Amino acid sequence: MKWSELCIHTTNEAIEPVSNILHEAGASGVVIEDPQDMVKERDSFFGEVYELNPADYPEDGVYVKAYLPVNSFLGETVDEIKHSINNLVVYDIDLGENNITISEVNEEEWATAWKKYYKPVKISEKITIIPTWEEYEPVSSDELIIELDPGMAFGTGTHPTTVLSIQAIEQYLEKGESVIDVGSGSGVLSIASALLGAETVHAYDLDDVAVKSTSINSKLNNVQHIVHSEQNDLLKGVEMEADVIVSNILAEIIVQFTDDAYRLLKPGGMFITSGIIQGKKDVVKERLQQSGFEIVEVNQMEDWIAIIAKKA
Ligand SMILES: C[S@@+](CC[C@H](N)C(=O)[O-])C[C@H]1O[C@@H](n2cnc3c(N)ncnc32)[C@H](O)[C@@H]1O
Repeated sequence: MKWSELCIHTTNEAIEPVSNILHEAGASGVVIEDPQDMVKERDSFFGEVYELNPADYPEDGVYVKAYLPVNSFLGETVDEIKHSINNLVVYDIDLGENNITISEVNEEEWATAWKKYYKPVKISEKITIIPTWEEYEPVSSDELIIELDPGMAFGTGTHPTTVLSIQAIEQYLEKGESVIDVGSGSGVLSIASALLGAETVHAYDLDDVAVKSTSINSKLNNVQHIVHSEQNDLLKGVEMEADVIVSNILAEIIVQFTDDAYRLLKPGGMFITSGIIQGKKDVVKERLQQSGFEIVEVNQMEDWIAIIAKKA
């Protein structure tokens, strides 16, 4: 089968919404080529260190690449993708160059093109994420392994926004507590919460592909008895209380449900928010404070911010 490679030259800020649009358009596997990846330290401890070719990377911004089967709908799908990406400016998202190029690749190239980017990655003190096709031997006995198939729904688990969320869950979640995950995507944060000792996790996503992925990935990681995945718009209509609410979503969306998060958290409960681009940190902080939260910690990785807030 022939595949088309769509390459979008965009900004770090736009990676998540653009990847989401590509997944929704049916792309199988999204690859991000960020020049920052070439300067990151790579620990050979976690498996084979792969070679990165500077010619594959832009000088500024990032390339987001997706693969679509070549069929008679391709032209329309590409037009829809372009239209949805251009629409992101309405949400004040900087699209940078916003150049889209299309090229053809064959099946074999495609299969290896995106899989080679996913290797076991140590995310936090305890958690390592491995792609489903990798063999991996835990390095220590208290290491927790999350197996993910990144091709299925948003989130390879290794994006800075996800890493910041998992690190905060590891720091603030106590064994036996209840968690709500808003915008669960692949389910990675729900699975991490379960492995770190949550008694129950309620995972919500608007996208039914994400709802299914959270269920499938929870089974794959043997936490299906803890993680309950449902379709829901943010926390609308949700009534159950929680000790921890975690959400890795854009700043523009977080500010829409801080009141609901405050309502559902138990006194002393923690709200872990991530997916906030640096420039929007203060807007989210102010909104959290208006809802009654005390800001406990603000963490940064690359251009991304996570804010941890407490219900007094
Ligand atoms: C950035 S992804 C995060 C995925 C995963 N939690 C992670 O950390 O890798 C955001 C997710 O939020 C979901 N989402 C967006 N708007 C939503 C809404 N109004 N209600 C529920 N989920 C929503 C998207 O479908 C997507 O799966």
